[in-house]
Amino acid sequence: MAADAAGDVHKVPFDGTEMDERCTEGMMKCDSEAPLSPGSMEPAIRCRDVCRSYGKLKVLNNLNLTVPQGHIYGLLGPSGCGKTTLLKCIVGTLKISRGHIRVLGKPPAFPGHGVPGKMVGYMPQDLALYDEFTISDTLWFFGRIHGLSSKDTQARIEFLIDFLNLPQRTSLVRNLSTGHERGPPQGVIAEAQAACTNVSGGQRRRVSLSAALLQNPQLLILDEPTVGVDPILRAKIWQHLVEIVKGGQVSVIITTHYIEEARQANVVGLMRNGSLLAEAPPDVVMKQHCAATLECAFLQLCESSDLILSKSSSSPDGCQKEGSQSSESCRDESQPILSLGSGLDTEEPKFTADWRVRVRHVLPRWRNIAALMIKTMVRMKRMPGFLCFQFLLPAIQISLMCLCIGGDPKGIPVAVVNNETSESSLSRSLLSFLDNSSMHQVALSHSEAFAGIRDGEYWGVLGFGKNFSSYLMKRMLQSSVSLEIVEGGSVHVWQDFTNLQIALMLQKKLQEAFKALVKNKLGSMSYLVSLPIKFEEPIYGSNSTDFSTFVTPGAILSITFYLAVGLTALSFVLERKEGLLDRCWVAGVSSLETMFAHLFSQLFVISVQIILLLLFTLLVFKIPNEGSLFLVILLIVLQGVAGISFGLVISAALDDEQSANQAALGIFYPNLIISGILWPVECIPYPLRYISLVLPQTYASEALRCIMYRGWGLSHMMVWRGFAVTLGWNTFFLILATVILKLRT
Ligand SMILES: Nc1ncnc2c1ncn2[C@@H]1O[C@H](COP(=O)(O)OP(=O)(O)OP(=O)(O)O)[C@@H](O)[C@H]1O
Repeated sequence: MAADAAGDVHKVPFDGTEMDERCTEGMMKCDSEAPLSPGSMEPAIRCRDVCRSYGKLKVLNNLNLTVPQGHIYGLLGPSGCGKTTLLKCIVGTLKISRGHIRVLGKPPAFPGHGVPGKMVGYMPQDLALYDEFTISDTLWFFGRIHGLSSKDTQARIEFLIDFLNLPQRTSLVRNLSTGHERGPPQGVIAEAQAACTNVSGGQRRRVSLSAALLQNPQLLILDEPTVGVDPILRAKIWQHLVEIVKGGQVSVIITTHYIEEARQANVVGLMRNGSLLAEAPPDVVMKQHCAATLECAFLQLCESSDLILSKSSSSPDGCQKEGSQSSESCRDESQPILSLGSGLDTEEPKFTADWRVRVRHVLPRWRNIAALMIKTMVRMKRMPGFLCFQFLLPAIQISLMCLCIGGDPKGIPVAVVNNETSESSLSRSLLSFLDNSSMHQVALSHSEAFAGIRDGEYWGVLGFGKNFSSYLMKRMLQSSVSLEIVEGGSVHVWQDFTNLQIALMLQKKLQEAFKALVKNKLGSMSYLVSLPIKFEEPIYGSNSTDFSTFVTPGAILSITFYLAVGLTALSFVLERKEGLLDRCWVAGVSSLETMFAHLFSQLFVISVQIILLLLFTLLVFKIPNEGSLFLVILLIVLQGVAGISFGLVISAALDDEQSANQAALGIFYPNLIISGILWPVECIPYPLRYISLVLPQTYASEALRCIMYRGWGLSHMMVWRGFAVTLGWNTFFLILATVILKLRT
């Protein structure tokens, strides 16, 4: 309430008469065609009782502001008073908590309205440029979004490069100077020096400004366009703004830290603590406060506002006033408050849009999707090393997996205690049939062998009694033998079972060696010593199947999924942080279009990845595929899309890289473990298994195994179920990401 009161008291009168006066006084070049009575037509921007908070921090406080058509409006105020927040509310990237905003006749983002879109040129404070772009790429990108023809874009680029004194169009944005973002040379001497030495800092800022000017918009919203720009160029920019508003068709709202340069504006709004203290032509503000400069007038306004608030008196000092009158005596308090947009209390009209317009508003436009896809491709092209790495990464990962997982251990040291001495003994024959690439046999005495295994030198001890050969022959050939013969005719094995894979391998190799020995000694009679269980040829797969056969399909899917997550999880996070997401949105790009563009461009990347991945898996590592290659590719691509969509959800929901990385990594292991990729789902206890079954990769891995190893098609439930679950997750992730992005933009 107090702030309102303060705002009301200091709003100074402004009408056509005063504007005429300004023109004759020559304070600025004033166009005779410019509408002189702003209250008589729909203003370019009209804010009424606008409130906006960040949590508990109230930034905009019942703010009223009117930017007349065809005028330059200088929005001035100390750092943190809410200027940028107000501009974001005007362009629609921030929602207001209360009040009304009309931009070019309608609320921002109203269906069918050109704001956001081509009608508005927005230069955000944080520049919002793609570092990997050249100046030319940047302008072509915005040209495509605004639907400019190649000829028009080319012509505008020529003009803007020349007008804004930009470096070569092929210069990369990341190599351009940022200039002194805050605290540029102030004062006549510093400015003159800067001009003499031709300081042309702020090249990025100028590129950002050129992007806002590109399509000749009806409304320009410029957040500190002249910071870090040399004084000559600053004057040129202001001159250009004055020129473009001359026809009365273009309006400009501009914030600046150089309060004095705002004297060239038609109207200034002096903002403090989230509301306007005054809104009038600069000379009127100065005159009313008998101040020689706009800065002094602003200082007095602030002090008066504080006075009213605190109801205490203090006199401003340090600021020279015109004549000897005090500001209080000079200002005519009887004057009515300024109402640039007359009718502060007029009721807001209800805006409605035809359903066709609404549908068109929601439907994605191919033009924008294409522009965003070209943008992503250009950025990729500028990072060829990174792109090659991206392409090769899945192939490298699957190669490592095939090389390192599932194979037999090699060179495992095993102690052999052989009490048989004869060269022709069966123990020696048996040992000769052992796979010597897997096991390294070390002949030792009984005590040495046991000391070694206890010290961790050996993974097992193989013991043969001194009558092993004769007892074994008796065991094999006689139908009834004593326990002593059975014991003496057995290989005694002591194992270190702390590594299950090595322990099982040792057992398997011994059994294989024994089978080979029997076959060698008994030939066709070997069936006499076989187990009473006979394993026939497998229906699917082969007897030589190892662990990697089980893991590979799941690994292919999870590699594709997580690399896709990695590709997209940071995309919005970084773009949002740099203001690029907002800038594109103000240029007219919708959340859905952003989503599709990311999806399609990353699809290209994962397609190359999948081709390389399959080449390595099927041709180099000879993993069998009994089924349709088309189904295999389709399922992998769909899993890639699920990864992209999930990455988009993360990047839409989270604000910083660390959180996004944590989310992507945090989900990696739990998903890998309970999706049945490393170990069968059947081992997972209930109720965790129910969770496992609904995860994106559980049924999909099973489906891929069925296609690759059983040769099944879509008619099998286990196959189509994998596709159905993947498609379900894709749809869910995409909708979720679009909704989050829409809510947060
Ligand atoms: N996203 C945000 N979350 C929380 N607080 C914010 C956010 N953005 C801005 N603020 C706070 O809102 C206030 C107004 O910020 P704003 O950027 O609008 O001010 P400004 O007048 O544009 O300042 P400057 O000229 O320095 O940019 C500041 O106190 C700022 O810290």
